[in-house]
Amino acid sequence: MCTDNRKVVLVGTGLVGMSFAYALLNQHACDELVLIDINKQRAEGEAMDLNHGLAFSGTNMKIYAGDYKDCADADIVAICAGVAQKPGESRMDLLQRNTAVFKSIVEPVVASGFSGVFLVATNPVDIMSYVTYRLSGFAKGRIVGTGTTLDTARLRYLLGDYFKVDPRNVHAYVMGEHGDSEFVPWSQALIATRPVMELCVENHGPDYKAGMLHIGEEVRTAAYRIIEAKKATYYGIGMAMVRVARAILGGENSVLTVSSLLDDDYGTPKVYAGVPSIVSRRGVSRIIRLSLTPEENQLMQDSCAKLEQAVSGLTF
Ligand SMILES: NC(=O)C1=CN([C@@H]2O[C@H](COP(=O)(O)OP(=O)(O)OC[C@H]3O[C@@H](n4cnc5c(N)ncnc54)[C@H](O)[C@@H]3O)[C@@H](O)[C@H]2O)C=CC1
Ligand SMILES: CC(=O)C(=O)O
Repeated sequence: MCTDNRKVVLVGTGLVGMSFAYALLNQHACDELVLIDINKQRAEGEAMDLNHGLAFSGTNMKIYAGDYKDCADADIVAICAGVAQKPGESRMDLLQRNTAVFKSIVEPVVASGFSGVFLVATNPVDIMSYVTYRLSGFAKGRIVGTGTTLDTARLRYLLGDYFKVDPRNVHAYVMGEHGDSEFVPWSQALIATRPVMELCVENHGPDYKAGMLHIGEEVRTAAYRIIEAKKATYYGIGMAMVRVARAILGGENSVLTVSSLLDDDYGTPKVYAGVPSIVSRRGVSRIIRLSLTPEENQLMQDSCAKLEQAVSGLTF
């Protein structure tokens, strides 16, 4: 796919889906956008609303409510459909409900003849990426979960604020499950080309670790605090999704911590998890294996073991 007409189909026009759609429009990131929702009237209303903003956008993007037949010539089918966490719920609590939702979506998308890339955001996103892989029968790289892209953005924002550095010059990742067992491999975190831990020792002496551990915890618990405060999170993930979509549509070979199927890459079970991956036209072309310390490697193993346990309980 990826003809001159960059076409995205969005399934699930709720808060996350429409934040993605709105960011796509404002960044002129595609030429055609199709909206699908189990609530067709909602998708139609959202298409009308976005179309009324076109005159201010400087683009003539084609936006309409459609159905699964429209996936046939799409470059990306983005899935944001399903239920979201309520205050106090973990992402894993959504697993059974969202697996049923995915059966009703992935099958008709595949039946349409879709030959592009699935971009999955629904939680628990690593498991839902695996569910999409199994239901679609597609090659592993053609399913790209948003993984820890949002967590990585949160981390870079907080580190940028802490060190008073533009977050774009912070090279640090969150890895593993997009959820409670995610972790920051601090040994790999850099500002420009200086290790973050070296800078911490310079600035704070023996207490150097405390600030970083606090930031890691802030990242890990950010979603809970936002959901407590405003019921849902959606702008950040909408923009993270556009970043991934641009990498796919533009054939960028960008390194992003999307959820990719691990296959002996870190000696973990075969699960989808957030790892630095090269994202391009056909989805994930390669995983970049980082040199983790033994402690970080253990955190990776633990996170993936948790994902494997959840996957092993699924019936297809
Ligand atoms: N990956 C990430 O970093 C993040 C993921 N999320 C996840 O995104 C998902 C969506 O969240 P929200 O947009 O806030 O929920 P929402 O409730 O606002 O929207 C969900 C939409 O899915 C639709 N839907 C439900 N079943 C469907 C089906 N079978 N076919 C088509 N459409 C269907 C609903 O009608 C609704 O419009 C949740 O699972 C949430 O946890 C949220 C934030 C960040
Ligand atoms: C809800 C969610 O997954 C997040 O904001 O990270």
